[in-house]
Amino acid sequence: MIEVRDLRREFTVSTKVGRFRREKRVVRAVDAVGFDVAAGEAVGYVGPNGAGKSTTIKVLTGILVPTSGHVRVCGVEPSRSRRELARRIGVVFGQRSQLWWDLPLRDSFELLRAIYRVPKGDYDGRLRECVDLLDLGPFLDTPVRQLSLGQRMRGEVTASLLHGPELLVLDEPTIGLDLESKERLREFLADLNAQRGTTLLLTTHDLDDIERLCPRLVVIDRGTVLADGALEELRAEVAPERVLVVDLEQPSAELAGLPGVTSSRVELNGVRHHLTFRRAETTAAALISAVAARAEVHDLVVVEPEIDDVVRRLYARR
Ligand SMILES: Nc1ncnc2c1ncn2[C@@H]1O[C@H](COP(=O)(O)OP(=O)(O)OP(=O)(O)O)[C@@H](O)[C@H]1O
Repeated sequence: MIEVRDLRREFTVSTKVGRFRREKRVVRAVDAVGFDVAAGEAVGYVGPNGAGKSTTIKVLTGILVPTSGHVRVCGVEPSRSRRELARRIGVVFGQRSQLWWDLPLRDSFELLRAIYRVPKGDYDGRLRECVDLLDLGPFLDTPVRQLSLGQRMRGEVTASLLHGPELLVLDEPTIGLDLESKERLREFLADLNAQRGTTLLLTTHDLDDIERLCPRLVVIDRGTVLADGALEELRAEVAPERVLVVDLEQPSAELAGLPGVTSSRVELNGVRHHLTFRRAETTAAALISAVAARAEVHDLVVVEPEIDDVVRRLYARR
């Protein structure tokens, strides 16, 4: 669905030097980026501010021409075939609107139907589904400028799906939304991917979006790919430790000498024990058995490193 090889995109910026002179400087926003996305995948494209995420998305959607490299989306070269691509992909920019500000939401959808020449039956079906799942009914006749951010984003996502795209590219889709709106949108996108098989590529600073939606993560920093893989694999690679938290029936001193445990901490007067262990050296099941052989266990939970921590460690590794 997406093929990117050795992608570079540079910008020439002019900066003031002294009082009268300006100097031209080349900024390489994206440098030798490569990744593939297969049909049906849901991939998170993450990185710190200025990493090159939006530039990549703009190249993939044909808005920017690459300086060099090979890019194919749905089999076409985006910057040369913008129109064809527009009919096959949907794009949502969290900070930019594709809706007509002064028109009711419904009229914006009708205009998009005309632009993309979507057959009436297909359009009606898709719109009905989005209205139901995203609960758009109460504000379909409200001018876009009067919508809340959460309502508008639901409208933006609907607008991007009316022509039935194979791929949906989202740049910061949940930015600025409250928790409930974020969750509603994530659920909708997860269903779209699972039920419809629509491929998703999204950039986000909210790693909960990734946890909820994207089994795979491409991490970019300073224009280059730092890591690409399943979230679980990256977790195991950069965060090799997990924590078993056990509550004992009776308080106990520190449980020393448990195999695979690298450090431990005791809380609640000896009732709660936090046991940090390396996944390469022991399993949670073996450790639980070892604890149970020493004391009566009341409750337990295994804590994985947070995704934020995984991504932070990937940046730090650089
Ligand atoms: N039109 C432009 N002209 C000059 N420099 C640009 C332009 N667009 C992006 N850049 C520069 O390219 C780099 C990458 O920017 P980009 O917007 O792709 O990053 P990003 O990962 O999307 O960041 P953020 O998370 O802050 O949106 C930055 O150094 C940015 O200043």
